[in-house]
Amino acid sequence: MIQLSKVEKRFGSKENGIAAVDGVSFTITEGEIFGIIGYSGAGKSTLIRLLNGLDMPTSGSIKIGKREITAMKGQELRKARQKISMVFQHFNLLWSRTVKENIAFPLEIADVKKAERDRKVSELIDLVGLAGRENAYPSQLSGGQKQRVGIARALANDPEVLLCDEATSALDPETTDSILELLTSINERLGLTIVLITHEMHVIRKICHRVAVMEAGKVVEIGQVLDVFQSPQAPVTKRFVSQVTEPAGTNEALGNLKKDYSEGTIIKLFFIGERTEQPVLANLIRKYDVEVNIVQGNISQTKGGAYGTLLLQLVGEKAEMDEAIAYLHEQGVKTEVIGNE
Ligand SMILES: Nc1ncnc2c1ncn2[C@@H]1O[C@H](COP(=O)(O)OP(=O)(O)OP(=O)(O)O)[C@@H](O)[C@H]1O
Repeated sequence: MIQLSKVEKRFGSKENGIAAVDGVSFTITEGEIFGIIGYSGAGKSTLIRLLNGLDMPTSGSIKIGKREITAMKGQELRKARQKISMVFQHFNLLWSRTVKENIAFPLEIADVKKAERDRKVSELIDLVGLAGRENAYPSQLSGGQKQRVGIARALANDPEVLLCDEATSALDPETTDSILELLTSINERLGLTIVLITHEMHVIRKICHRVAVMEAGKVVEIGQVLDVFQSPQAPVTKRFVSQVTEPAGTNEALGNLKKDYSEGTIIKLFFIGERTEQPVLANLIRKYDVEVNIVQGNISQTKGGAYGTLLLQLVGEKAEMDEAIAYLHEQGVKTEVIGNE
């Protein structure tokens, strides 16, 4: 659906300039929700501007469907861009227009007749859950409602791709979840390909099928969200994953735990998919002469399934504990010894 090949975008001169996007190649499949995550300055905004044809790469190519947008200009590019829609962090609504006039705006630009415009606008208002607010002005709406207008407007021209640029970063956590649910339902109902950029791993965990992690202009890791959560490879990915898998202050808490649980060994278990439901722990306690204390645990849901971590303190003979840990491995549970070996 979307194919990026060796995309590079440089700013400034060849000697002193910077490659904001540095040799990026990957493919996004039709109907997928694809996340691009990176810290500030990683190159996400530059990449999204290249994806919607607002900017052209220094080298490399981007194909959306059959069209190579990086080979287009003028009228042809403007037409192609109507099928690539964008949702913004700060909504970018027209303040002097009502909800329905904002949604109708791209249809007016595309010269759609009034009757068809009205039909389309009321369909979109229903889709995004804004019935009853048609005649309100943006200043009379909550942040979540403003973003619903932004999403409806982005869908007006039946896009092939919806690009979301930090679409929930200005919203509180509850509103963020409701907007993420709306994006998921749009993806499922319309089969629309959604590409979103974010610096929040929570957003990736909740709605993306796959994720690309960017750092210094490069894609350093790419994969199914559940796989990336289960075994992040790059240091930057590990930092992002720990944002959601480890409660705040975990490192500090671990230091204290090692003191509080000075006996035995502290191990961390990683559960994934169906294994989060198997009675692995009960079997461990039954089979081995090891005392097991649960120190901390959590389970989270991704689109591809559940994953979780559990901190245990094991107390017993070393040989028996080694066998217990080997048993966990046999059950497909990854473990990491984190203290008091
Ligand atoms: N027009 C420009 N001229 C010069 N340098 C630029 C330009 N746009 C971006 N850059 C540089 O390219 C790098 C990537 O910036 P970009 O805005 O794409 O990152 P980002 O991941 O979107 O970060 P943020 O979330 O803070 O916007 C940064 O070092 C930035 O300073």
